[in-house]
Amino acid sequence: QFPRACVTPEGLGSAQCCPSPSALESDPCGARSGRGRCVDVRADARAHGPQYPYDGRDDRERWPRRFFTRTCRCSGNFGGFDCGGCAHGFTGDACERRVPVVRRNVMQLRAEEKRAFVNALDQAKRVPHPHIVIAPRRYSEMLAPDNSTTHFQNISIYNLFVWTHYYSVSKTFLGAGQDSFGGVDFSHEGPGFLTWHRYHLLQLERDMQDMLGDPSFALPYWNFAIGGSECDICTDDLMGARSSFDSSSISSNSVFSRWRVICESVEEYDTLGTICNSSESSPIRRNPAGNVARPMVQRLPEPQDVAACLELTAFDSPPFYSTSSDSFRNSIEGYSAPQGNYDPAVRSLHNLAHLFLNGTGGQTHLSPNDPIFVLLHTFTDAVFDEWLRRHSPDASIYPLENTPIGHNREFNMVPFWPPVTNAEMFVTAAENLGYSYEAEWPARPLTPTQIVTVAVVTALIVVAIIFAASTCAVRSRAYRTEGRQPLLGDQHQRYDDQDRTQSVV
Ligand SMILES: O=C(O)c1cc2cc(O)c(O)cc2[nH]1
Ligand SMILES: [Cu+2]
Repeated sequence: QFPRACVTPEGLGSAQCCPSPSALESDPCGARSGRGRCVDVRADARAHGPQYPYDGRDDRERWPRRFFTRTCRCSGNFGGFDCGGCAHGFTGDACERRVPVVRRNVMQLRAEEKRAFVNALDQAKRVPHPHIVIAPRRYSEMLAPDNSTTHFQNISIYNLFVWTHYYSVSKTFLGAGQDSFGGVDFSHEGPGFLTWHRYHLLQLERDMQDMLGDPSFALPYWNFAIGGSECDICTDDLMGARSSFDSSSISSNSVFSRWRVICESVEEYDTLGTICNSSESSPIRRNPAGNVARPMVQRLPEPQDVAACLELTAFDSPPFYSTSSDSFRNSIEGYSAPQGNYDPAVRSLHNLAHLFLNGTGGQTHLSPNDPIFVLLHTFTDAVFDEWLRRHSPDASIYPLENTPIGHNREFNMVPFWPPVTNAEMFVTAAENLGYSYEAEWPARPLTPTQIVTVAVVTALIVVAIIFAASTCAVRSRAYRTEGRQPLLGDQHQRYDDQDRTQSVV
């Protein structure tokens, strides 16, 4: 995905993407007005993990230098591919104003807010992206033979969101007649899973803010950690109810029943070496809790699963992969248990929520075609943000090298533009990215020390009660044999006692 202004034969030939914010004059990156500068693109060259054994076979290696080696770096609060816009969380001509973008629980939106959100998604599905185009061909086939045109296509705002996720998980084409290599994933099964999906959502939210002309527009989230087998957001006023005629389709009362998916022809891409394009094909398939062949994925994650993964102290752990144990990232992604232990049979939290949808949303190359993907990932990002707030990790906690290709700290996340690294997303959202979550979190499980303390205090209270009760019992028994305390209402009795007591005193 690149700006339309950059994918001309000259642009690709020069490998420079430094457009001018104003169409009226040549002012690359708005340098004259101090908005930015055209600089060399720095690409991570550190070692990556053993999962990807090739070198120079995939356009995504050292992203984005296969395509462009110079691009805009914006200063201050300016942003965008030509620095003509603002960084996330800022607005105004000089990007001087902060905008409160608050992501809320979708179930707590008022009816008109739900309707507005559904309509905004449907508009984004139809409106072409104003600046970005996609390449349905690999670099080597991008220029037409006469070098006069290039194979790029317009794409809608929402379908771009689908395409970027597909491009990040697509296989490495090794040539006609050879199987494409599938052991590569630039957005899953590694520490970049959370940072990649965070930017993926940020780009969609920004594109929809621009489309609506509302810089405060926020994506809501779906708390999918509710247990049970009911998809509470699968209603016609939200993401669409189940069709009463076909349990794997969306009700025709929902606009999403009229959506058509992209990136479905994976066999063609893998055999011909082409790339998903913007043509749409079949309806969304969704059958929540309907996968009877996999009982494990017929129930949603539980609230305590979120509480448990938030207690894991290590962000990630070697081999920084889907086999890692005691890794917050591998637990929230869902390849290891919420408590941290890796088990190949486990699917928890984010992965379980995907698989629970049992259709388009559960297939990695297609999943964002189901708009539930947006809400599933804003909640996943909310848990990520809560972990960052509780554990306040230093930037160095994110692995610098030897992670699966695309997941190193300084790797520019594939295929986002302008280039953005995993490190830039490894920060708390409110203070650094201009958005926050309105969320409550399950009570934190007690630490062992706290459990011991509570036990000791409880024991002391019990002992004190027993001691008090026994003292009282002894006293009242002693009285019953020697002295008698007046029972309430027993006046005659009292005079006797008083005489006696006085005489004793
Ligand atoms: O099988 C899984 O664990 C699985 C499916 C799936 C789909 C998807 O879009 C993801 O982002 C992850 C994922 N994991
Ligand atoms: Cu996902």
